[in-house]
Amino acid sequence: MTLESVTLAEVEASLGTLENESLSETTDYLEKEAEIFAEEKRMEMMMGWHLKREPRLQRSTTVATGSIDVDSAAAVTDDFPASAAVKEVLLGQDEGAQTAALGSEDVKGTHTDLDPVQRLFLEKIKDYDNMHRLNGGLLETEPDYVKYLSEETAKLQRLYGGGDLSSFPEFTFTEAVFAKSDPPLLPSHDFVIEMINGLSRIASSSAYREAAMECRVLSIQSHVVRGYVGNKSASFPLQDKESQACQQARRRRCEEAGLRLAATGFLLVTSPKMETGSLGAGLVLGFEVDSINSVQFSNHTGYSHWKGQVLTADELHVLYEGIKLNNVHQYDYVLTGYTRDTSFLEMVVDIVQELKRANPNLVYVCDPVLGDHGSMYVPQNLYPVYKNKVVPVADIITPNQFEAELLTGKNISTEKDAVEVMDLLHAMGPDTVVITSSDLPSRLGDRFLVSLGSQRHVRPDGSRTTQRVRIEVPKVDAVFVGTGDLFAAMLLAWTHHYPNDLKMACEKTFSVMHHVIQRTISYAHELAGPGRRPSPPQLELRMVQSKADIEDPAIVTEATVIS
Ligand SMILES: Nc1ncnc2c1ncn2[C@@H]1O[C@H](COP(=O)(O)OP(=O)(O)O)[C@@H](O)[C@H]1O
Ligand SMILES: Cc1ncc(COP(=O)(O)O)c(CN)c1O
Repeated sequence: MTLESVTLAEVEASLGTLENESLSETTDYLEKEAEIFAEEKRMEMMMGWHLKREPRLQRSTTVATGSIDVDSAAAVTDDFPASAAVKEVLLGQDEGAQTAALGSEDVKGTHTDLDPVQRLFLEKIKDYDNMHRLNGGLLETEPDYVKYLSEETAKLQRLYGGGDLSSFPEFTFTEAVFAKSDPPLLPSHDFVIEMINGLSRIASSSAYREAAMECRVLSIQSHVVRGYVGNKSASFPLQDKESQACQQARRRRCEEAGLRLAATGFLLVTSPKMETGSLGAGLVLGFEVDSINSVQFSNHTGYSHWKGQVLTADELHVLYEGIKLNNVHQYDYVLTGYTRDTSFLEMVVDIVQELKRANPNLVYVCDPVLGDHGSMYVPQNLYPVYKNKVVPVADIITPNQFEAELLTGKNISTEKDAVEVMDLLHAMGPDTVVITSSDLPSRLGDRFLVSLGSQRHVRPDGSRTTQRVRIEVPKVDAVFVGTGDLFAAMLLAWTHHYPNDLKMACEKTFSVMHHVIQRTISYAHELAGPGRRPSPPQLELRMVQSKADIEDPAIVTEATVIS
């Protein structure tokens, strides 16, 4: 059957056979017929505008209630060059006009520019509308639908306080009357002007742009399926904690710039009358951590078994190239830890140098993992790479005593030795050095672990100053793995927060370590049972459970400034 072979009379004749059938069957039939027409016309004309649009017209005209889907009708007039008659019928000024148009014999009699299918639909709409009015309600509806409709109507009435949901509501606006003694509820004109001017100043100020910017870390470390070392140990605390620490640091900077960030996340101009709240959900300021997994192991190497893959230097380069090609290689920090391969480490150095050229303020935080307590646990050939290439480009390093001694060639037997070693390390490059653990005796007794830190600053006049601190924390009789990685990540975070206050940064960092370790050991003892030493899986750091302590550590140890 082709369109040309169907006359209006034929369509009407076929409709006649349906007169006694139910309305829904008729509608189904019409839809099918129209689909057949549309498909055939499309096949024949390929690009014909009106049949291409017919399915839309069908949808808007098969509404059982007899009303017009105004959105569809509007769409028809937007991009459907329908005849004037269709537009007139579908877009009457109001419901009454629509009904009148639909009920008018003109539709059938005078608008000869309608094609047969359009005319057929318009007539059916007219019929439905008449029947709808005569019937006083829905036509041929299923009981389920009536029930659903009445439930939905009741629900809306409950929600909106009853009333007639089928008519447009009336609004009455009454002028608010303020008693003279009432406190002003609205900001004054001057205040609003000040606020608008202030907002535009804020939007263009570097403080605002800085506050809105993210802080991005590239962390090149191990990944383990089970447990917490490397990236598993560093990423979560950095992302989590910094959402607070960064907020505070940046809020302080914004406040210095004369701005206030109110609790709602709205930016408001500083006003002496206005209270400031904590920075709310308006700006998200957590560290973004981009992780490159130097290895992917089943678990850390302290377990009886471990399996996995090692990323080669070339593979590292490929990943970095991908980042670079997209021009998203702008980083504020690079964080690295345990590595066993010299060419991989050399590639890290190349990447750090390139990233530093892109951002001269980039801070490289490096844990020079070489060994502990007199023995190396990485291949010997890594040592010259750390000493000659890695440490010189690092800004913050976190060696243990053994590593610090190895890198400088000087033993530490006293606190004075430790200070000299840290000075030697400064001379190699890094401005911040923390010796994470040492065998030095603590004044608090032999159950305390002594750590030392040193930070160099350049004064505004160009001269140098160095702050040195000693920290003593309770020693726990167990071997934890992943603590070095967590430590480096936390030092990164807290030095970011307190860039010129190593004492404070250390107190926060060591306090986080204390809380995580205490939680881990109590849980491990519980798992192991009385009198039994916890196993490596039982000693996995209780990282997620320590979220609150990581975010806002209660200070448990005070750092002593030693010079
Ligand atoms: N047995 C422990 N008792 C108390 N604190 C510990 C213990 N082991 C690690 N830590 C904490 O973790 C930090 C990092 O230590 P560690 O893992 O030994 O570093 P690294 O891996 O660099 O040698 C220490 O400074 C300390 O705060
Ligand atoms: C795979 C892996 N990554 C990283 C580390 C480093 O752990 P830590 O933070 O305790 O130095 C280890 C410990 N050997 C490890 O096995």
